[in-house]
Amino acid sequence: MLKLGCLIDRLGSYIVSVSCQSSEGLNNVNRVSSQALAYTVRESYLCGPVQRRNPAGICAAGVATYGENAVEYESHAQAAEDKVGVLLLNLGGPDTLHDVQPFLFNLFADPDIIRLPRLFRFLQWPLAKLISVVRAPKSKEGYAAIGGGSPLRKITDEQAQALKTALEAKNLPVNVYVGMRYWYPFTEEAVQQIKRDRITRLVVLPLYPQFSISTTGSSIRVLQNIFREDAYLSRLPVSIIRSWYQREGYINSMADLIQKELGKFQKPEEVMIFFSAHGVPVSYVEKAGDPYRDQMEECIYLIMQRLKDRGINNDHTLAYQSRVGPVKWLKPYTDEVLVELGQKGVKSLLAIPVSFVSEHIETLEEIDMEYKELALESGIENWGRVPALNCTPSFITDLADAVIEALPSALAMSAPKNISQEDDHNPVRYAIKMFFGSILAFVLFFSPRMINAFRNQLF
Ligand SMILES: C=CC1=C(C)c2cc3[nH]c(cc4nc(cc5[nH]c(cc1n2)c(C)c5CCC(=O)O)C(CCC(=O)O)=C4C)c(C)c3C=C
Ligand SMILES: [Fe+2]
Repeated sequence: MLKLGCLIDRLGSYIVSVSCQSSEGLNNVNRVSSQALAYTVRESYLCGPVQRRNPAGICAAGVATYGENAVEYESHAQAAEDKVGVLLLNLGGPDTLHDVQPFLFNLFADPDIIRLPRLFRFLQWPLAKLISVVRAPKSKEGYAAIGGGSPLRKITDEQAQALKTALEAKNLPVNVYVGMRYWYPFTEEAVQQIKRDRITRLVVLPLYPQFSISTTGSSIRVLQNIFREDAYLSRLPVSIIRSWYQREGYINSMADLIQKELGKFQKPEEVMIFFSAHGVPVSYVEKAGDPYRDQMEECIYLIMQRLKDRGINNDHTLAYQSRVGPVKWLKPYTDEVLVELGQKGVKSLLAIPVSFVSEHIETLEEIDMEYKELALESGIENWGRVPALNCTPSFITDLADAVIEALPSALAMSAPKNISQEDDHNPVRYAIKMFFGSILAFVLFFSPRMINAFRNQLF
């Protein structure tokens, strides 16, 4: 039984780690990244100071102008004919409890979330079905506890509207679209609308400050697949903002929120500032080259520096939450650190969700309910939580600036079809795949350990 357990653990790890090493999975993301980079000229976090020095130097249709604190778009004659679109990419979440299992199916069917080696890729959908069915009851409990569905669609729509208004105030009329990866409105629908609206220049803005293969990478891969199949889209000038955690406006907005919440404690200077980021499997970072952990650490450093500039010198910690399944995730784990801090005598703690800019199940349920309870049980007496940025005006203004800065570098995104992704029609290889795949599926499907790993977060 133990051996079977070990075998299953290894298979579980294999699913993620081998596939992370698989050159296709990795190269696909890197190729996406490098193409996106090539097409967008520079990453968004370079858009600040570098472009500021010479915005007109790379400007095809308009210039971003920079005053003391404001960025405004000055349109040229050609830009006046441009119809600018901004596509906000986000994860999406179930609107009702009924949507939870199909939403989870979409999530686990994503090859950037469960990364199977090529040989076993035909198992992606059956596995997604199995895992989503097994996981659904626990997820439903969580969504039920926050009102029966995810608030993500509503908040993202509000952010889209606020961004449109902020851009209009900066002389840039735009259409803003929302494209979700795993639920409505899907990215595909948003792109169809962009086509119908005959947008002539597009800025893609993922609503994740830090880049991860599993989030921004996955959404960009979907976009690339749609764009290269379509004559109009493949010629559309596009600029992709891959990460933006270094932006002054974002860092300032986070520091503002933290400072405000600290002020609510009786002894603010004694509060432990506790950053809790969504985790990813270790293999993403260590084998597939996901920059997520590095970017997260740098982001925390920048926020803490900004707080220090304001005379706030509290202790701080970074931990990772929300792990799922039978593989190793980035450490330290939020739940374990909370217990340790309580045992060490920390009495006041301010939790800060840092990988996502909207309230969602993992802030409203996991942090506000599960982690709060755990912290109080562990000896922490005073608990606070920084709200997500949502539509905070300074944050939305900064997103508008990011769009304006990225716009001049928009270039066509067309790319050759990725032959390695095409179906394998060789009957012998197919038979081999089926044989080994069936054995693997059998072991996975009937393993209580594997099922438990997905049913509960902890195993
Ligand atoms: C930067 C943010 C996120 C990363 C990185 C990320 C990776 C990741 N997530 C899962 C599995 C699940 N995620 C789920 C919900 C969820 N995930 C994020 C963000 C990141 N995920 C958000 C904002 C949400 C909530 C959406 C909402 O409805 O409010 C879920 C479903 C909820 C649950 O059952 O816990 C799962 C499952 C993996 C496997 C992964 C990296 C590989
Ligand atoms: Fe997630």
